[in-house]
Amino acid sequence: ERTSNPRGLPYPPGPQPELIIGNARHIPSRSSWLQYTEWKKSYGDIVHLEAMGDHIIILNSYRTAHDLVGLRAAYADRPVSQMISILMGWDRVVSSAPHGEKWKRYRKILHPYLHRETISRNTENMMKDTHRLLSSLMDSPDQWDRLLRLHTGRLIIMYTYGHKVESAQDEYITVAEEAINSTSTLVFPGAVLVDIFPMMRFIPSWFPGATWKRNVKKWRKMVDGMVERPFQRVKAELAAGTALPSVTSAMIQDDGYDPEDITWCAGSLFAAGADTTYGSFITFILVMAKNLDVQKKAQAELDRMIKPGTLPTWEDRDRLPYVECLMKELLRWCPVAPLALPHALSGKGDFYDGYYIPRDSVILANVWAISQDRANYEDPARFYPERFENPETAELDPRSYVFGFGRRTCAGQNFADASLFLLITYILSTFDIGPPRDEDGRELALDPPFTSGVLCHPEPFKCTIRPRSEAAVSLIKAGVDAH
Ligand code: HEM
Repeated sequence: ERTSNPRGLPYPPGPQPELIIGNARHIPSRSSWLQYTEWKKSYGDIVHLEAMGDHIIILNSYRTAHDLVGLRAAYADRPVSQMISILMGWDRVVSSAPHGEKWKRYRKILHPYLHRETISRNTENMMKDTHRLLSSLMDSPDQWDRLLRLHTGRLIIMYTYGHKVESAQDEYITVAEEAINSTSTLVFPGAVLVDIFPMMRFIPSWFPGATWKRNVKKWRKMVDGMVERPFQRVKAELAAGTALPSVTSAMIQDDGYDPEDITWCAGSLFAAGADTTYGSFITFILVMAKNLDVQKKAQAELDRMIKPGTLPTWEDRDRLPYVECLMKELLRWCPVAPLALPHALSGKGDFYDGYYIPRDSVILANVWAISQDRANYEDPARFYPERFENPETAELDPRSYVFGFGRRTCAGQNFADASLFLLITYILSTFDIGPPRDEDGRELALDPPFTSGVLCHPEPFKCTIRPRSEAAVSLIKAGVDAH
């Protein structure tokens, strides 16, 4: 450390470490972003923790996150988790691949398919599927949460593999969800013992008490299945001449790519995109049910700008400025990935604001803290799209941080953006969303708990979703007839 920190600068401040275990007991296992944000008051914009020899740096402001993760290339690595990366094999998907040649190649391969222009040219299927969602919502409004989840999976799988998902039991979805669920609680520091004692990975799985290792084997198979089976199906469909256009079929036909690269690039999309997008969808329903004035204002804009009896198209985007502000506020009010994904500092170690940041530190950009920072937003707890309305006084654009920072920013941002725009405009054009009511029609309180693992969004809740009018019913039905 003396060579990498010749001036002997201190680590950034943080809670007092305990003997041997350091700060291990200070790291919350649930909703850790809330505690990290609390620490901003005592320790400031950059906080240091140490647990079992690992350094963790929390960046609690836009400035620190942008300066370090946004601008410095050494922060583009991901922490190596023995369990997740090595044993379960997740290091082969883009979001957890180490910063190296393979990751660069993957991002380059994916780029043309997730580029804004490409997404804009391919909204046709998304529009059809969103229209179809409206009719399912009308038939089973109480199932809205299940329907939104299915919708998310359907959009990504159609785009990635050209496969039409018909139900939540579709193999493309069940296999991927199993693989992801086995992992999602394990992503942040302190989650699993094997990460604290890496030697454990050499214990054979028949060793008494080593059930975790048998689980890992099973989980690894799930991860492999998640990416390999759909790839093989697209290949077979191409050979049979039945493949629908998709990212995977385009990559295969391009001929320049290695099949292994295609398999993992494609598999990365559902893994990174499904739960995050669903999280923003369910948050949308909550904020609409709770903020009827905002809902009415957005509906009024849609009624004014869109021809009666039709639904918006992607091209209408620029004509709906209030919807645009609503989208921004949705991303800000509850950022679905409140700590982005963990980054790691590669190379020698770094200096910032008079502090030393040791190499291999885990770096957490506290997106939650930025979204709730009074320096960035007046009355941050309030859902208030108007804060973005006037270009002269608009507050910090959440798109500059809710998708992460620097080279590792979300690869699917444009896809997420398009699917969210269509969801919001289609639903608000045709439905009224309101709080839940009891049998006598009295309004009930609406304060669902939020998830607390890697992602943050409301847990499913009850609400009312009703077509706005007879004309809306006809418009919804027209979708079923047309597609
Ligand atoms: C509202 C929806 C979404 C949100 C809020 C979101 C947010 C994020 C965040 C915060 C990261 C980590 C960035 C960082 O480490 O600094 C990320 C990474 C990623 N996202 Fe998204 N995402 C969303 C939807 C999607 C979709 C739909 C896709 C794919 C179609 C996708 C693909 C990816 C990929 C591949 C990465 C890994 C990037 C890398 O490590 O190089 N995301 N996303």
